[in-house]
Amino acid sequence: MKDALRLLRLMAPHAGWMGLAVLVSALATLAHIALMATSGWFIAAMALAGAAGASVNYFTPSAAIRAYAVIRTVGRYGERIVGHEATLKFVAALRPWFFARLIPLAPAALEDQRSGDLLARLKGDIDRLEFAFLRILSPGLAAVLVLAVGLTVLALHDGGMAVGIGLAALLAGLGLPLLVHRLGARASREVTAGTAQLNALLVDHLEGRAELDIYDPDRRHRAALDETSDTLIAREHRLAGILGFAGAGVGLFAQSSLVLVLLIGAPRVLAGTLPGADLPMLALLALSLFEAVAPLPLAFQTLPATLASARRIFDLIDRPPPVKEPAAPKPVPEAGTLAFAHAGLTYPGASGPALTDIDLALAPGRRIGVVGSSGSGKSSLVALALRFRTPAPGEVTFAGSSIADFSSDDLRRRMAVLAQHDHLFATTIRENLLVADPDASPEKLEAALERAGVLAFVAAQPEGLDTFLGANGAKVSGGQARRLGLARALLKEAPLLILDEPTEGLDGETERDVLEGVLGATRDQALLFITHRRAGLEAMDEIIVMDGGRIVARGAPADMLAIVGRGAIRPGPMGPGTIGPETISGGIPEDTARSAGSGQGLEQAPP
Ligand SMILES: Nc1ncnc2c1ncn2[C@@H]1O[C@H](COP(=O)(O)OP(=O)(O)OP(=O)(O)O)[C@@H](O)[C@H]1O
Repeated sequence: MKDALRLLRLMAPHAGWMGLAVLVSALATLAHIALMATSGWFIAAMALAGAAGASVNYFTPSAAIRAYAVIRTVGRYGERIVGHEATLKFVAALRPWFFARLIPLAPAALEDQRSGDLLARLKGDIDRLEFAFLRILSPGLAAVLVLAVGLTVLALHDGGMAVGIGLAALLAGLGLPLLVHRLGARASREVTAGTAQLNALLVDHLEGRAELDIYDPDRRHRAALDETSDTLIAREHRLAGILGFAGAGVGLFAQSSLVLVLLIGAPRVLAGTLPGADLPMLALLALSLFEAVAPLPLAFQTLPATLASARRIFDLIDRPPPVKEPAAPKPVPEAGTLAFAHAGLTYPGASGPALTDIDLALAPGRRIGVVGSSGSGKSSLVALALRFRTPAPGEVTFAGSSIADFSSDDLRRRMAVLAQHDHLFATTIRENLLVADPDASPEKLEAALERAGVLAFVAAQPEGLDTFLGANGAKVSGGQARRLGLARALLKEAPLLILDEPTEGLDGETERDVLEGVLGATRDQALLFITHRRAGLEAMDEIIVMDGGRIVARGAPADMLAIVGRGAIRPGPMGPGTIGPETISGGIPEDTARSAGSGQGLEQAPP
């Protein structure tokens, strides 16, 4: 009920158009009923007059019949035009309304969504809401109007007839739909859930094709997909069966009403209390009244699925945004120090904090290298810097102001980022680069590619910058994709550059070339350089070692790398083999951590 009211409130701004659509629809149906009734009366009156040899004015009724026919035709056309106009106006507001609420949730509050399920909400659920007016509200309200007028006309001729037909209409227009609702509500809701599940499975199936080919030769995933599809078809089959039964029920009530009118009216005609020509008129009026209630079983059947869709949409957008945008955002200074002050972060549902007591100052032009074992909190630092998450406790500031005082979009204008899972769009290399700088000239694009060490590869492609990358960069190697992402980050020329493992997947020689290009080109930018590897660290102003979400050591590269060289950084989960001249995968011993915590730096670390 709460969801239905909320849905109605969403429709409220379009009440004018919707009201007009209902009126036009009711008018078209009433014109149809009047046409049938008048035709019945006219034919009978002519026959009776002919039999009696009396003369009758046939001009007025035949003109009325023509008028009703024209009104019915124009009305049906108008009903569609106005009904769709009302729906389109609702849709035009509904989609932006949904997106405006979805965007602040991305990415942090949507992480638990399967991409196919999100797609189902964006498409299927919103589509169902769009038709809530045309399929449910409009037929319901129009039926009430038509029945009110039709039953009044019947009552003027015969009260008992009106009561009998009213009861039949109530059973057909409310009883049957309620029965349909009761029998099919579960299946209807399951269709909504099943469609979403099928979408999610299908997207997973397509995205994970290669893995399934390798690990699932027995096609278990495919079998689950087929089973979900079969269940969905079975539910839809059941709903179609129930609807067919309801349609037949409405027909039965309509025909019974005709018989009822004849049973009540015929004795009155014989008794001379009802004109003979009125009987077929009333019979056809009663029969055609049921045209107004015929769409109601479908409306009631669609209702649970529509409300389930509304619930899914509301559930999603009612999630608290992971960050709150300020009501009056401050302008973001062109440059400044990005500072973490005692910043902590605990992910929702996590057993402990991912970051604790982080103090860090990235001044303009300064370069900080961040190393640490897997899961030590390096990428979580980036999430805080980008304001995808809010620190608690502590704060992150830029140029002296809390970043919570800035609009997130404005803040991110000052940052270029190569994320750990950088996304390449399913389009050309050029379009992927232009995301960072839509006005970049081809020369500028080439310069960025050159610095990222991938220009030779792009130039060797027959279509150069217009080479299509496929979904998630499927048509290039992992290392090439990484460097294309890096080129995009370099293109932005923001004062703050964050690189999360930029050389992941590159061989040693390529890594050195790429880092040389990148570090040479970013001399004026503040750089936060997250890495598992030694390469490039010697060019940093400071190196920070993280472990268990804390900064456990920090110092100049010479000191830090010497400690790494002495083996003071202990092995990570991959074992001793991961320590070497190229990789850093571990934290540091507790006593080293203590010395870092005491602010005395690495000099205190044991040999
Ligand atoms: N979205 C999330 N929700 C819940 N927990 C998360 C989320 N992202 C990261 N974590 C957890 O927070 C901790 C720090 O993760 P983070 O990704 O920051 O580590 P990392 O140092 O970047 O690791 P890696 O080197 O493997 O990329 C880990 O324990 C991780 O499981």
